[in-house]
Amino acid sequence: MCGIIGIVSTSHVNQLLYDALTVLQHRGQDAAGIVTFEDERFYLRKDNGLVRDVFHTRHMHRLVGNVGIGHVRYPTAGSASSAEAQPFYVNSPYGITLAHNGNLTNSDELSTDLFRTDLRHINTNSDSEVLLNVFAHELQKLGKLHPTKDDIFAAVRSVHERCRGAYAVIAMVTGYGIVGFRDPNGIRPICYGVRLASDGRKEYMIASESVALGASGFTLVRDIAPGEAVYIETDGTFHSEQCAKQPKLYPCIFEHVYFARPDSIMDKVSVYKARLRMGETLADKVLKDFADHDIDVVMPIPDTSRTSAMQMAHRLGVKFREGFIKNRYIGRTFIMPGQTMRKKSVRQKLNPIDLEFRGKNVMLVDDSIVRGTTCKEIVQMARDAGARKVYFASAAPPVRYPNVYGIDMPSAKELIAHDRTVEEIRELIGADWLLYQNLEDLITSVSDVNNDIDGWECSVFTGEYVTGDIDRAYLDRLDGQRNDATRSGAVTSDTENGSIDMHNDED
Ligand SMILES: O=P(O)(O)OC[C@H]1O[C@H](OP(=O)(O)OP(=O)(O)O)[C@H](O)[C@@H]1O
Ligand SMILES: NC(=O)CC[C@H](N)C(=O)O
Ligand SMILES: [Mg+2]
Repeated sequence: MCGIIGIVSTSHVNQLLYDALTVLQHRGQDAAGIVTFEDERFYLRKDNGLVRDVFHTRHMHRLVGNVGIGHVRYPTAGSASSAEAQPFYVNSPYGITLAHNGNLTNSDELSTDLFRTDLRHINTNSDSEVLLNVFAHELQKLGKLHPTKDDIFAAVRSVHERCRGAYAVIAMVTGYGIVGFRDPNGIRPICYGVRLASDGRKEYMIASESVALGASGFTLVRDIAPGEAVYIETDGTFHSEQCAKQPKLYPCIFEHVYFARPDSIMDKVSVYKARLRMGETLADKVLKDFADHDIDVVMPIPDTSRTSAMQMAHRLGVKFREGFIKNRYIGRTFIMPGQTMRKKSVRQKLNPIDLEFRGKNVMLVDDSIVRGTTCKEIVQMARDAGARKVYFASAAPPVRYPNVYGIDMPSAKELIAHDRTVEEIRELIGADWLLYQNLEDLITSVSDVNNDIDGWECSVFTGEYVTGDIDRAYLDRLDGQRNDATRSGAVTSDTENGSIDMHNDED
């Protein structure tokens, strides 16, 4: 679940891009990159690490220009090598750089076609490099020395015809402008905003989440529609066009459960409000199934579940307490690479306040249970802290199926709820009672404001994939390539081996 940013401004964009990427850091902690453009040259800096570690003052000084794009990465394809940090670059036509959030489901086939038919070389295993080359090839085919907006939109139309899966994209066509587009199912989020420069000219920002706009003084205009492309020329001229034949809006519901920041609005739905409603429906489920419950206190598992837990407590009329304190210097554990690192980080990240547990029946609330890494540790910590009974509630239904659209859950076997009943999961995590949100209730929580939403991409709960191209063979292949065991034997970091890349800049 990466974060992407693009800006067309009337002054240098380096600091704006940097600031916006820090606001989107929760979407990807593994790598970061920025590319800017000035005087027929682009300037690129990307590497593994957090935004604050990748960009030093000496890099920022060299990222000159009024137009640029940026990316924070959470790998869901290829490897974690810094050579796959984004934006990616291709020199022909015009010089194009691209930042992608999502996952292509026909990347292997496209890669073969690009090599055999389009005569293009792909240098990494990243699906995003494939996507860039498809876009570049389709633009090149038009054979124009100076591409018009119609050429840009024609290329996006062809991308939609060739690419499958999830993609929210921002590309920079060197010397011309930036283009943002979204797959025809609108699985991944992308929106744009505007602000006025001191001389009255319009400046634009395209971003994964609206929170990045607000933090930089841009006002949200709207989401980019599924299949739509927006093209902003370097002088600030704005164009948009629908480029898909039959667009439908099926946004990823997991953005609202976990990924997005609560202060974002996605497809007109407030993430914060959605999480409040998830807490209400969870409380209603408690009251319906166990009206005479003996919960003394409701506690969130920081951070993401706080909003739902607070509202659940409120609805139940039970005390809300922060029993676990989060070490603010440890990142999100779920998006860390490798199970060993995730497991170790839960204990480093969360520490119990024993007094809040002693002799109490505690209801611990998390936004979701995926591999079960967090809840297993937390239930034990609550018991060690002296809780009498430990109940556990998940604001999302059981996660039973892999994700193929940009969330790194490639292997069903690694999911604690896969092929298990709720009772079996309860036993495994050691809770006295385990409560999951119903899928209908989750959908109701996110649904009540936008009638344009045709449905939700809920495959991790249902095993139904909205792009219609996912079969057993695909899932088996994905599992084989990306499960934890396979990856723990692979090179996941460049620190030992050193990074070899085409665009290595000096550090
Ligand atoms: O069952 P698991 O595999 O452990 O995954 C689920 C947990 O991971 C996430 O937390 P994370 O620490 O990533 O981020 P947060 O601080 O935003 O809650 C999520 O909020 C759950 O707590
Ligand atoms: N999480 C994402 O959106 C990842 C984008 C792309 N598939 C990558 O692995 O770099
Ligand atoms: Mg969490």
